[in-house]
Amino acid sequence: MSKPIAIQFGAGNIGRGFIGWLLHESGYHVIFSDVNADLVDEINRQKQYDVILAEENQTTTVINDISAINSQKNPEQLQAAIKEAEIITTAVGPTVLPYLAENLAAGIELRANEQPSSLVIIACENMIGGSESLKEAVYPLLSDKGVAYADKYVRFPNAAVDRIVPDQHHDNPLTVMVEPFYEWVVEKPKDEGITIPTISGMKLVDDLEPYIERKLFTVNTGHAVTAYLGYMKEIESIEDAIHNERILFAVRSALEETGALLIKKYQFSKKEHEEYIDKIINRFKNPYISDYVVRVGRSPIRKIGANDRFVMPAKQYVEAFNTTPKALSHAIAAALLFTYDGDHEANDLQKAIKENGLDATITAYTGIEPYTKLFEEVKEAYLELA
Ligand SMILES: NC(=O)c1ccc[n+]([C@@H]2O[C@H](COP(=O)([O-])OP(=O)(O)OC[C@H]3O[C@@H](n4cnc5c(N)ncnc54)[C@H](O)[C@@H]3O)[C@@H](O)[C@H]2O)c1
Ligand SMILES: O=P(O)(O)OC[C@@H](O)[C@@H](O)[C@H](O)[C@H](O)CO
Repeated sequence: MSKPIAIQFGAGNIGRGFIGWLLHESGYHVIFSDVNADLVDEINRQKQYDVILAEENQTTTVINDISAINSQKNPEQLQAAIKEAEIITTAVGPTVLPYLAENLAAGIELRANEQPSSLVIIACENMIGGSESLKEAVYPLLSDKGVAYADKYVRFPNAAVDRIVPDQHHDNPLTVMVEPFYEWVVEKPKDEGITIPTISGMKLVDDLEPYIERKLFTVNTGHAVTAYLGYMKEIESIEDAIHNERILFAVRSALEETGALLIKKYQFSKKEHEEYIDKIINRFKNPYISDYVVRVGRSPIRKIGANDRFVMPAKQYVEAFNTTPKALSHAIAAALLFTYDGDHEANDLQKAIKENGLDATITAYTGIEPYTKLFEEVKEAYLELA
């Protein structure tokens, strides 16, 4: 009997190094869909790749029984695969996510005619409500028949994914080195009708919110503070940056603020949350991983957005404690000072500051209202750091 089909949109670091790996381990034939023609051709040529654990033993797993489709060149082939798939996952980046909607909608229309079986679509991106936002992009493209089908058979459960997979180069371009730690948490659909297929390593929960906020406001907040302060000090790697005492202090201070908020909001145990923070800081120190501040700091406009790792906890902190979070304000200011010209969002942000001024840029990109204490704190921190 042939294997069930899983489609992974994005054959990049997380696509190959984490989600594709777990789907393969769970018995799927994994079809990667990507727009990078070289990557797609290489997957179809080699039909396998190695995942290496970044630890002393460098344990290697071979991921085989895979193929790839170039979604730009062969959309019809992709839509036909969507018709057959049991599970679809994505790891393309939050800003790319809406561009997947057209092929997904066309594939769902094909299923509506011939495939009365359930389909689960999970966005594995660093964002709150990722799968839900993909659903919102797909539904307007569906016919009435497609909507009726999707309501009955298709679910878009939100997810939180955690595994550090840096940008890297190997002799074999498909090889990917990943940290040993991983966590994939998915919210169970509320209705009984559709169950999520069993995927090894995937944890199903009734309410994702505490998990995604704990992950985004700890791993990603801490990571981004390390990256932006490291960049300002001309330090290249995350490992070197986190070994800088001042940066470590700034990271811990920011995580104490997000931690205080999370503990209050979700009644986490203080001791367990402190252990979680320590574990994460140790992950940044992993000597077997070479991760760079410019990768971790990528897309600063996204990262200073109202629903992301700095501003969302900062605003909630103000509400919860009626005082401004100083370390998070510094972090937002450091992100505003990320001048790396290899990142188009960094370029756009610098252009906005130059052309529209600091005040207008803070409000436009963070949504923080002028004349609030948080706004003043961010501005003051920026002027201090600049
Ligand atoms: N790398 C990590 O440590 C890590 C960990 C957890 C979550 N994430 C999240 O996973 C997502 C992907 O990150 P990454 O590090 O793997 O990035 P990446 O750049 O390595 O991979 C993204 C892949 O998506 C492909 N892509 C771009 N547009 C596409 C499209 N329209 N259709 C199909 N594929 C397309 C790119 O060609 C690339 O291969 C992001 O949301 C990121 O926040 C990353
Ligand atoms: O992927 P981003 O750009 O949202 O954030 C950069 C890193 O913090 C991120 O990729 C982490 O490595 C990852 O989230 C760890 O699980």
